[in-house]
Amino acid sequence: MGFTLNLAEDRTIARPTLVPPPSDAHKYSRGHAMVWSGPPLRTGASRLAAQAALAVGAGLVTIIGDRAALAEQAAHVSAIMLREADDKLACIDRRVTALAIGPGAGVGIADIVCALQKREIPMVLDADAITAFAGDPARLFEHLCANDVMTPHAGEFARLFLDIDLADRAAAAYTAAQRSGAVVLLKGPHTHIAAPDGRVAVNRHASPWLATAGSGDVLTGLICGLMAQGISAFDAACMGAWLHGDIGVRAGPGLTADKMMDHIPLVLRGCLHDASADDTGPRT
Ligand SMILES: NC(=O)C1=CN([C@@H]2O[C@H](COP(=O)(O)OP(=O)(O)OC[C@H]3O[C@@H](n4cnc5c(N)ncnc54)[C@H](OP(=O)(O)O)[C@@H]3O)[C@@H](O)[C@H]2O)[C@@H](O)CC1
Ligand SMILES: Nc1ncnc2c1ncn2[C@@H]1O[C@H](COP(=O)(O)OP(=O)(O)O)[C@@H](O)[C@H]1O
Repeated sequence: MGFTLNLAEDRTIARPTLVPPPSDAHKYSRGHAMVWSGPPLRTGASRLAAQAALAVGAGLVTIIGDRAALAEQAAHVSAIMLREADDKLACIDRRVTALAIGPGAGVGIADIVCALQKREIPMVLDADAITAFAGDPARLFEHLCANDVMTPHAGEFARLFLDIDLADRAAAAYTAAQRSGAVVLLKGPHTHIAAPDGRVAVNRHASPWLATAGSGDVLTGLICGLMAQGISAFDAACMGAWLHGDIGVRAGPGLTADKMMDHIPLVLRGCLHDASADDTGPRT
């Protein structure tokens, strides 16, 4: 819906194509993304993800968490909704179309990740949602499917896939996707994405200015926001990586994760099907 993935013959991700929402669109037709909040004093990373999910076009975004965390979130967000998590996770209704968990969540999150997986909503797992399974990756893999995306940096990757050599990152992502049953996006200067069905792609459109705290949390939100709009896990991961890279290319010096949101409208405008007239950005 809206975005189309463009891949070169060598599997390098190119600028996605964006078609505007139909004239009869409403917020629910654009998808509802949910992001799991970190605890008090660690809410920033999840907020970055939620802001990116909204900016990339999810019609609604809700942050879920405990009351104290939400009180902190409320001091920072307006368009993003807040909902208290309950024991049975009834706060996640059937209109939720994608979930993101991990940024700032804390490594005691394993039980919640497993409970969320049972809801069969496409999920993005990042940061602590990966590290939480360092001692028992099989427990995580048992719950994952091809509609889910994991977004490890090299350190997180090594915690789940101790025996996989990172010297060949495309092969590493491929093996990890085969083993886990989920889409694996291995972050780095070049980002490699692999699906359990054997598809692989690489994003080379990026900039070292992206190496800043919270940048990966923004990527998580972009992917979740795309998945919320009905885009498949592999396509959303590929397109999210390119859009994230384009923010880095356009923004350059002084880029911080907070400021990444300000660049998203221009990045999207550059992807519009008929954007050639007002797009001055690079076409990698
Ligand atoms: N604004 C906020 O609130 C922010 C909150 N954040 C939240 O903080 C939490 C911890 O997340 P984290 O990623 O900072 O720490 P952690 O899980 O310990 O892993 C780091 C260790 O892994 C290794 N490593 C190897 N390769 C690596 C690589 N390419 N990139 C990075 N690391 C690499 C390296 O180990 P070394 O090789 O040095 O032994 C390194 O010491 C998490 O919840 C996250 O969401 C952050 O998102 C920032 C913004
Ligand atoms: N040298 C680099 N060149 C291009 N992109 C980079 C570089 N270093 C990091 N990135 C990107 O920045 C993001 C960093 O994510 P991550 O390590 O999870 O940071 P954080 O946990 O602080 O959000 C990833 O998307 C990664 O691909």
